[in-house]
Amino acid sequence: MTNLRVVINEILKEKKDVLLSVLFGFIAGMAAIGLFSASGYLLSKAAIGVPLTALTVVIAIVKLLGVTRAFSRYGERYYSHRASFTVLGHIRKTFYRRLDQSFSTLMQKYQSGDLLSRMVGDIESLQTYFLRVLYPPMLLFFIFLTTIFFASFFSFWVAAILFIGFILQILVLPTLFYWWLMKTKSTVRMDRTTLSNDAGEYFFGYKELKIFQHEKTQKNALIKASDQYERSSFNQKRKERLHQTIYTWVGYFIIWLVLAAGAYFVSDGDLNGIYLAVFLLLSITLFENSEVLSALPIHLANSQEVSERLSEVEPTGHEDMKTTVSSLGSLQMEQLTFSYPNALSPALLDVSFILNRGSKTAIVGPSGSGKSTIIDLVLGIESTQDGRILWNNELVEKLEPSSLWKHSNVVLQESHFFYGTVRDNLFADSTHTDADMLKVLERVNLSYLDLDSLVLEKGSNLSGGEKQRLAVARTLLKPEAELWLLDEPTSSLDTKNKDNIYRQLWNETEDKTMLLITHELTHLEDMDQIIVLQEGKIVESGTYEELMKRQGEFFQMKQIEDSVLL
Ligand SMILES: Nc1ncnc2c1ncn2[C@@H]1O[C@H](COP(=O)(O)OP(=O)(O)OP(=O)(O)O)[C@@H](O)[C@H]1O
Repeated sequence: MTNLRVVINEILKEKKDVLLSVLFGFIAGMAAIGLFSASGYLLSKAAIGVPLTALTVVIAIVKLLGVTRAFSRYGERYYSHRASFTVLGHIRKTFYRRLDQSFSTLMQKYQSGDLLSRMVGDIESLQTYFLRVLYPPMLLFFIFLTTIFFASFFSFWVAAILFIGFILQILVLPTLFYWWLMKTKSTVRMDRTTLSNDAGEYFFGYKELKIFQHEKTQKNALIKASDQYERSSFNQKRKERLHQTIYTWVGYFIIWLVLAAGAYFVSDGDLNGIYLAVFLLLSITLFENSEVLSALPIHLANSQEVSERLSEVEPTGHEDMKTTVSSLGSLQMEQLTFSYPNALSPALLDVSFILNRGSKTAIVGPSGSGKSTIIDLVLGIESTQDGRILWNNELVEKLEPSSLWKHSNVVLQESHFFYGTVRDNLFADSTHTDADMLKVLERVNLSYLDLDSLVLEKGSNLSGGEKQRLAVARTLLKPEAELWLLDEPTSSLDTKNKDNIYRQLWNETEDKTMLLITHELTHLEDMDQIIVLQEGKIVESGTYEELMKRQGEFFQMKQIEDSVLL
């Protein structure tokens, strides 16, 4: 339950709407019970031939209760839904803020399809927590007790039967069903997640699956996931229906008991016969009202499961202290050791280096040596574990990430492209004109693209090299960035395009700090320092000349590369 504390705290912030909805709900509920009780009284009186004139006051009361019920029901709906949606808005904000901070950790833990369905489905389902879990029992508690109190003036035993019904329907049955639900925990949500992941894998990887003749295997996995989802949904529905049936039958049984006890007391002369119809209609209205509680355990179990999952998106704990940077200055990396979750060995081990303001650094090394991990840490996307990263002597964790990114220009190893136009994918801002955009396209040799040309999802209608050049074009639109982080920006380009891109980048970053990650050893002669990384450790560093003179790792890598290129 503690995981629902965040939701409850948000609900408490809307105290006024919550209280007003309970008040209006209570008035509406009591008006309905009064309306039907008064109708029962009227029917009984009319049946024994009381003249209509003697019933004028009761008729007026029935009309008044009808109107009161309609208005208060409106008030209840208005305030309860307002509270619910406001709370949902707060929860969304809290969750998305946390998600923003722990996104990369979560992406490692879950597949993207899972994360997406979590984000949308989990938050949306919390909107029912107030409306279906907290509010109905609170309201029915007051309605039941008031009705029982009222009934006790006419018959102690009828009031006692209603009290037993109250205990059964508000406490015993929901608790028992909740316990049963938790014991046989539903796997519907997990099965739906598996199905959505399998479907995503099948559709996105369709080409490879066909070529490598693995389509059938993936298709079978998809069918299996679909069957499993269907089975668990069916079982869940069956459980829910069984509980709802038991719940309704218990309600009818209590109504029947009230009728039987009433009839017995009337025949015994302990109760005026006029009140039999009153009790009957009163209990029917009361137990029909409580029907809403039959689904409470399902909503409670669901909210609890969802809040547990959402609580995995924990805040980092630094958000209140974050400072905004107005300038990046120099970067210091001190004895950094970093491991990905569940990794057998660290991605980085005791890595230290300095990026002076305006300097050019290249990090080279074989695949998997930890080069890209450095970018994620420098940008605050991954959190440091052992060691420190300091921007102008300020710990990276204490800096507002968006202000770091504002001053940076990044070409990731695999840039993402969205469904839209070339213009959309350039991420231009309001200060950029079409001419500016066309100019950067020309600089990266993409002048044959129109700004309104369509880019498909993930840039699937662009070649690997075109995607890289478009990613570089994005950075050229932001020449003021102080830090340029370039992760293999030319790995898919031919020599001519490669030379051009390096020239453009060098021109643009003359007085800027540049960190180039590459496993190609060309264009490195003018670098201020070259860091050689192997298995997460710095094995060598220095200028191009120094490293070549030393004839160590870098020299050997260069020899191999040259011999391959010859
Ligand atoms: N999200 C992740 N989860 C777990 N391990 C990861 C993750 N990303 C990278 N790794 C591991 O961390 C190590 C360093 O990865 P990194 O991407 O930094 O290497 P790299 O030098 O950039 O490689 P490449 O040149 O192939 O891009 C590798 O062993 C890799 O398998």
